[in-house]
Amino acid sequence: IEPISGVATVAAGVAAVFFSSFRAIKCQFKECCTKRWINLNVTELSSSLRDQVYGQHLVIKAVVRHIKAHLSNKDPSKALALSFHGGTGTGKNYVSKIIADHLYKEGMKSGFVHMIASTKEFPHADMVPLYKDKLRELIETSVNNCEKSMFIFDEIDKMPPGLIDTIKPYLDYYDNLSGINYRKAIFIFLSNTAGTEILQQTLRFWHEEKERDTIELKDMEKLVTTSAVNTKTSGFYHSDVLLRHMITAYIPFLPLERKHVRQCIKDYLLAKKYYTNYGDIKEEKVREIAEQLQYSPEEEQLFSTTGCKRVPEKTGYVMEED
Ligand SMILES: Nc1ncnc2c1ncn2[C@@H]1O[C@H](COP(=O)(O)OP(=O)(O)OP(=O)(O)O)[C@@H](O)[C@H]1O
Repeated sequence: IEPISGVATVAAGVAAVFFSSFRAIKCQFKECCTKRWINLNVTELSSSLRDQVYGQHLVIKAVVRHIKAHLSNKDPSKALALSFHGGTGTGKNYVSKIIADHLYKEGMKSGFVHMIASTKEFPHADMVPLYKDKLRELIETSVNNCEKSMFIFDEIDKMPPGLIDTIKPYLDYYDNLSGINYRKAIFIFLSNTAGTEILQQTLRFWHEEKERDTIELKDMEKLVTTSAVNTKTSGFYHSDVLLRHMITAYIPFLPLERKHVRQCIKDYLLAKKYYTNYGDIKEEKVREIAEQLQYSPEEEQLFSTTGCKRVPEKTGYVMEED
């Protein structure tokens, strides 16, 4: 070894050690794509979902299984793509947040978690080419920074047609695209598509006097996929994403019954400190608040038409009266 190149090699080595220790120290305090910041405790995720999400036995089971399978696989064959379907206020956003909170130390605030609200971010159909570039850049930059990135697309059914197809390559079985591996990423699509079909099927079980908990994924899956493809107004309509089976699982959110709404009301009353103990909550108040909501179908009056979504405003209305 010549003296000068020897000195350069040693200097490069010292610099590398310096930068890697600097990075390690920095990552103690600031979010990095490391286990310290991204780490799932499946048992905790499962128990949080069980404790906090009402009336969604299919969701809890499917979500835990898919997330667990995806994360425990060191080399997944494709990105995880979950499609959440159901009526308004049944918990699609809520469950997505619970997943993010358990996987990322920073939860929804993590730099690797992206909530993309279709109607807010892509309002004009004539600007699709620009939106496509924006979306591509967001996904590529995030996954380039961290393979375990998560993208939640709210109201995907309202996305301008064509834009969904931009996401397609990232959901595919490619080893890498331009040197980036997208197969560890998680995509969650939220929509109201198939909400009516899910409600009808749940109602059918009720009429047949079958327990709600006995509804199985297979009782719903066909309804959901058929409706998602056939709803002409939906961004999913005839989209490549669906037809090429890029979605790992379709997850149906059942309509919420009065008893579930009452649980949401109790949670809210405690969260807003109207009561300090669960046992002190007055049932008649809970019932009064629940009665402020509307229920369907017309005849049976079984399911809250807005799920638990309007609980805060109705609770405020009833409780501030006193
Ligand atoms: N199944 C549920 N269990 C417990 N709380 C729920 C449930 N569903 C909804 N909630 C409560 O209602 C709020 C609104 O629900 P959420 O935003 O998840 O509805 P959504 O299904 O995403 O509706 P939309 O289709 O209108 O976007 C949640 O923040 C949560 O507090």
